Formats: sequence, C-alpha cells, structure tokens
Amino acid sequence: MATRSAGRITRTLTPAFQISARHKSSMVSAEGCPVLHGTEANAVVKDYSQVPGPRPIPLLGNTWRFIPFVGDYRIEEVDKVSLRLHRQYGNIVKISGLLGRPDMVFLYDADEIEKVFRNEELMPHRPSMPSLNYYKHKLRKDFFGDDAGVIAVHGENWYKFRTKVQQPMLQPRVSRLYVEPISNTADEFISRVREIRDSKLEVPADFLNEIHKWSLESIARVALDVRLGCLDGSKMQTETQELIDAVNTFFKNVGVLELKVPFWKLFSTPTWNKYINALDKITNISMKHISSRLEELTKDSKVEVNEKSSLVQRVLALDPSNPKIAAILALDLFLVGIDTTSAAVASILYQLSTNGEKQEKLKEEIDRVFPGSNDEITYQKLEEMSYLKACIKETLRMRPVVIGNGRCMTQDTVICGYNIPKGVQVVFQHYVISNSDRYFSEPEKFLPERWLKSSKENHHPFAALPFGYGRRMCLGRRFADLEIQTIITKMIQAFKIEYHHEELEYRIHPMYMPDGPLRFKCIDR
Ligand code: HEM
Repeated sequence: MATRSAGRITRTLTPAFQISARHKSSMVSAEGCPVLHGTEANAVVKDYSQVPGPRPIPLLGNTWRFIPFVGDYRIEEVDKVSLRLHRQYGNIVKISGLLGRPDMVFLYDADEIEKVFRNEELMPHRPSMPSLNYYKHKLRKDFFGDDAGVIAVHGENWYKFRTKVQQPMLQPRVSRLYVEPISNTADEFISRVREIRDSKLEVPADFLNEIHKWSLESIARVALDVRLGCLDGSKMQTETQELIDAVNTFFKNVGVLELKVPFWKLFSTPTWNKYINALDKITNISMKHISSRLEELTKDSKVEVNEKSSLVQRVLALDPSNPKIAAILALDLFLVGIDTTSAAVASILYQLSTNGEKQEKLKEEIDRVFPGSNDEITYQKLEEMSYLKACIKETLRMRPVVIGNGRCMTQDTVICGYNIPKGVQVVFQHYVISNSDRYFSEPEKFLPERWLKSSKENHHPFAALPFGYGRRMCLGRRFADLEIQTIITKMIQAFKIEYHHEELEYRIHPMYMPDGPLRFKCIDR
C-alpha cells in the first residue's frame, strides 16, 4: 500500500515516472499544474495530501456534497460541478473522503492524461460501477462465473475475455461487413420518422425513445443477426420497450449508487431495488434472444463463418466449445451499446438542426458522394465523407456522451507533480478540457471545419477522446461509428432538419445529451 507521508516516494512508481528527490523546487504554472524544471526525473514530487480540492468534513467526508438539498453537487449536472472545480482549484482536483469508495482525482491537463495513458499497463482498471461489479460477481455469480464480460470486470478475467473478443469487435475489415444491415435499419428509421411526424412535420416529444429503438434494432442485427421489429409499430413487442426502459433505469441509477451515501452496501434501498430489477430485466430479455440464436448456431457440430455472420457467430467460431463467451459479450453490447449511440445521434441532430449552414454543407457532401437517389451506402463512400466525420467529431468534442473517463491507479504515479497513490481513481475531465480555449480556439462554436485536413488548427490528441484510449478503449467504437455515420447520412439526405423550440440544456440524462423534447421538424428534401 502506498504511503501518503509528505515528500515520500514509494518504490512502486512506474519507471517512466520515477523521480529522484534531488531538486527541491517546482513552480506552479498559470493553469495550476506544477511546471517541472528539466526532466521529471529531476523534480520534486509533492505529497498526495497537498493536491488541492474541496475539504472533506468529519464523518460525511465530501459525500455530503452529493446529498440533495444539502450539498450542491448534482449528479445530472456533474459537467457544471467539474467546470467549477477546475476554475476553483486548477488542473488537478482531489475529491477525498467519499463514503464507501476510493478518492477521486479530477484531471484537466491533456499532457498529463497522455502520460497516464501511454504508461498504461497490460490490464488497465477503469473505475466504474461498483454496483454492477457486485451484481456480476456476487449477486448473479451463478450466471456470470469467471467469464463476466468486460464491463465492470478487471484484472485477469477482463484481460482473458477482451483478448477473446477484441479481434472481431475492432477490426475494420469485420465492421465493414455490417454496412448492409446497418443501412437497412437506418432506412426503416427514416420510414418511421415519416410515419410519426405531425401535421407541422415535427416528430413527437419522445423522439429519443425512437432513436433508442433504432439503436437497439441495429445492435440486434449486428450482434445476433436478429430482427426485433423495433421500428415497426405493429411488430414491436412490449418486452422490447421494457428492455430499452431497463437500460435507461440502469444508467440513471448507476451514478446515484456510486456517488451518494452507499446505503445499498448495507441494505436494499429503493434505488438499489430499481437498479437490480433493471439489470435482471436486461439480462433476462437479452438472454432470451441470445440463447435462442446460440441454440440455432450450435445445432451443427461446426460453426461456419461467412460475410453475413453475426458477431456472436464470429466469436463462437473462435471457440465453439464455449458459447458463454459469445452470450456474455452480446449481453455487454446490449447493456452499453444502446444509450451511448442514441445520445450521440440525438446530440448530432440537435447541433445540425441549430446550425443550418453546417447542415447544408453536409448535404452538399452527401450529394457529391451519392449523386444518384438510389445510391447504396458503402464503406468506401463513408470513408470519403470527411465533413460528416468532422460534424460527428465536433459534436462529441463539445458534448462528449461520456463526459469523463478514468483509470484507477494500479501503482503510485506522479501526476501534475503530485504523488497519486495506488487505488485512487483518476478521472480525465474530457468535457471541460475539450471545451477549453487552451486546447481549441473558439471552443463554444460548432466548427466541424477545425477537424478537416485543410484546417490550420492543431489539436492535442488527448484533449478530446470520446471513445477512450488504449487497451480498454470502447469495444463497440467501429460499430458506433458506422451506425452514426449511416443514420446521419440518411437523415440529412431525406430531410432538412430544423428545431423551433426553446434551447435545450445538456444534462447527464443518463448520458450527456440535450435534455428535453427533441421536437425536430423533418422537412422532406
Ligand atoms: C457514440 C457511442 C459511444 C461512445 C461515445 C462510447 C464511449 C465509450 C467510452 C468512453 C468507453 C471507455 C473507454 C476507456 O476506458 O478508455 C467505452 C467502453 C466500452 N464501450 Fe463504448 N461508446 C459508444 C458506443 C458503444 C457501442 C455501440 C458499444 C457496443 C456495441 C460499446 C461497447 C463498449 C464496451 C463493451 C466498452 C468496455 C470496454 C472494456 O472495458 O474493455 N460502446 N465506450
């Protein structure tokens, strides 16, 4: 265990961060991070106790700040809390004394984030979801066992699982095989939009739920090669809506269970019960589809793979004796692949509808790449669409769906000149960083052009990382990219999208997205 005594540097520092205590002085930069003279190997490291941050109080530590009506850290407004902390304390902020969980250190410096990522170990630990960890490893251990997937799994079990599924999930040559089902699902979504518009051509207030349906349908097609009928009003089953609702309930309550007083560790609170019911529902409904698909696939002794095979089929083919790996992977994809992609699509449509000039520029690109009205979407054509990709990147820069990612320190590490002990959770504050003029000029403006090759702006590669980085990077990233590029292309090809209501605030809802009715006006082109 790391010692926290002043000035002491333990033996467990990573080689790249090892410091000799020969030099005595360091200076604090304008941005708040200590500037280390010469190489870090010659700098003094400050003790963990000196990291600035809000003071914990006796008994309740800093947890009281998350208690409604008492503290002023609202979970759905963590973006604002983070910005406030940065302004008040600088580039590194410690939130200590959190009941039932390790300290958090918020980091606002892209160079330091880069260093942490580049020194990543074989099995990086993403600090997230102790409640899900409990569900997978204690409550439903009978079901998950040692192959519990990648979400809320760490160490050897995560490593073994990720190694088995990484290749089909992340190879571009695999993801490009799914353009056709993804494109067909997007066509169904466009028909659905036409169907649900009112006389003013506006989609209903619960349009986000329609986007969730599209997202779920897309994942089911890719992961299982199954049609759930989410976008067909007459075929959509109650159970499918229940799955969407359960995923929402899961994400809504995760933060509450993590950051408020963790009574759930002592007894079943109403939030805990809601959360567990949601997880059971997600597991049971998803497993019904997954099991029936796997049963079909394992009927024959050999599992064949061809261009049209689903992801579970590909994973199964790698080890037909262990269908559980494919099943649990699919379950993780259902768990985290619906709301994330939906939030991104909602946010991109919102930005395009409120930046008409940029939308028209995108339409021009679409018309150039798809001159014929029946031109099919292909991987090559999507590759050509640099302005489309720039619009997506720019939205995720301004409004990253996941506002902060992080790593739990697996050994003592020097960050911003402080010794951060093993076990502390370092949270990279991407939302604040990527909206800071330290890293992006005119950060408050939606300027997709800044991402084009012709742009003169140089970006720090670690300032905006919407899908994370390194060995634990988003496993669904290729599919998310493909789904988002396809649906946005089809939407802008079909409609001029406008928004005529009050400006929407962004909130953690439960992903970071515009909070409020997404009443887009979709005018046929
Ligand atoms: C715009 C959409 C999405 C965003 C912004 C997003 C973002 C992220 C981020 C930030 C992480 C953490 C990465 C890290 O720790 O470095 C992550 C992990 C993950 N994502 Fe995504 N994601 C998206 C869509 C998806 C989709 C569609 C799927 C599944 C089909 C998916 C599956 C996963 C999985 C399984 C992990 C855990 C990887 C691991 O721990 O090994 N994501 N995602």
